Amino acid sequence: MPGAQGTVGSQQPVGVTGLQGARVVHRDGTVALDGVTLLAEPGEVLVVVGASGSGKSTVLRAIAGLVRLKSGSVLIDGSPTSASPQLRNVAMVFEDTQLMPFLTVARNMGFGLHTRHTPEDEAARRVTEQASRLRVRRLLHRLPNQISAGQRGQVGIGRALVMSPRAFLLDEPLAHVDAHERIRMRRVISETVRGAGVTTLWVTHDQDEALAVADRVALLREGAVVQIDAPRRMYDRPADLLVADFLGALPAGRLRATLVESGGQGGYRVGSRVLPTWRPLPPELTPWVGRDVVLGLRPEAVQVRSDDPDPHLARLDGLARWVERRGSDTYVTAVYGDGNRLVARDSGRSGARPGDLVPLLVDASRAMVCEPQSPHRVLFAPA
Ligand SMILES: Nc1ncnc2c1ncn2[C@@H]1O[C@H](COP(=O)(O)OP(=O)(O)OP(=O)(O)O)[C@@H](O)[C@H]1O
Repeated sequence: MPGAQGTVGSQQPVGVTGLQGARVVHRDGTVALDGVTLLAEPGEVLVVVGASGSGKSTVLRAIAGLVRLKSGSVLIDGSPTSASPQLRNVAMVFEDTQLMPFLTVARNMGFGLHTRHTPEDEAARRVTEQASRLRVRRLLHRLPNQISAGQRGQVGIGRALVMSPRAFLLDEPLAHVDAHERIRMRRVISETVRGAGVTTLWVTHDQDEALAVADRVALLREGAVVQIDAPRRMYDRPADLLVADFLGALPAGRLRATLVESGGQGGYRVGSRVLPTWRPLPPELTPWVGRDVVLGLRPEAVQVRSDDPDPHLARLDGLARWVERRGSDTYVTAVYGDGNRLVARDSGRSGARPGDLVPLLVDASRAMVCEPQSPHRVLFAPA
């Protein structure tokens, strides 16, 4: 993780890059950003996630100067700027990369360097080097209409990565790359931006990508920042269940429950059953005793009953709705009445099929305890 603001070896002042209190309102009155403060530390990779329409692209476009702020400010390297986009010295990759159709791939990749009067041999060296890393070197002599859409995306990424900008702004850079190639490409991008020490804001829909490349993740919802945290912390301590759903392999299960306490230990009453936690209630939950909560249970806290069940786990039989196999794991989603549902992770042995009554074992000590109303703010998440 990069350090605080300061100076780098070249003695140039460095600082945060992003938006401060930014409000963006479109002509038709749509509020795309509503007081967003999103600042990446020098050299940090800050990944921006959120549902469609939450304002992710608008954040990048505002930093690049392509969208006007109604209020608030853009900071690049710690300095507020309202300069025109060409003068901001940021390199942007759009989801829908446009290349110049009459220039070869090599000329497209080197275009930014050319406009900055980088010496020809230096530009050619950087283009060839980056093309090799992205594995598009054999395409350098072709025209954009002679390569595939995915390859055009790779060239667009290369065009940005050859620059030495003050910030990289990557908007779904891997949207058109197939799943296999995406993992390799995200490593190349991550290594390049980190190697250059350049602050990067990276928008993605892909939670794996976010967790893999981010120093910190920012989650947007309806034009506002819900949470900014290191990936692990955001996964372990989500602000609410919608954040948890976003970062999980599958949405977390939800059980409506009443918080109870007996003999100094906490538990959750679900229907006529009490799921014991086998531990005292944490102080933050004591005001909630006797009140309704929603339990958020990630698949790792729920198992399909095996031959040798753990006696500390509570059994809840439910109707399997979906059974999905992913690698060595099988995920079984079971539904109960009252909108309750559980998702169990099973290490490949489950023969459960949709429609079966499945015995699920719940580790209540791993439940995230949340407010009863959506978005189910998390009151307590076990360590
Ligand atoms: N030109 C426009 N006029 C009016 N509203 C717009 C315009 N462009 C975007 N919006 C709205 O602004 C909001 C934010 O859009 P934005 O493109 O930033 O979302 P996003 O999170 O990047 O979505 P996606 O993941 O689908 O790309 C959305 O409600 C969108 O409908």
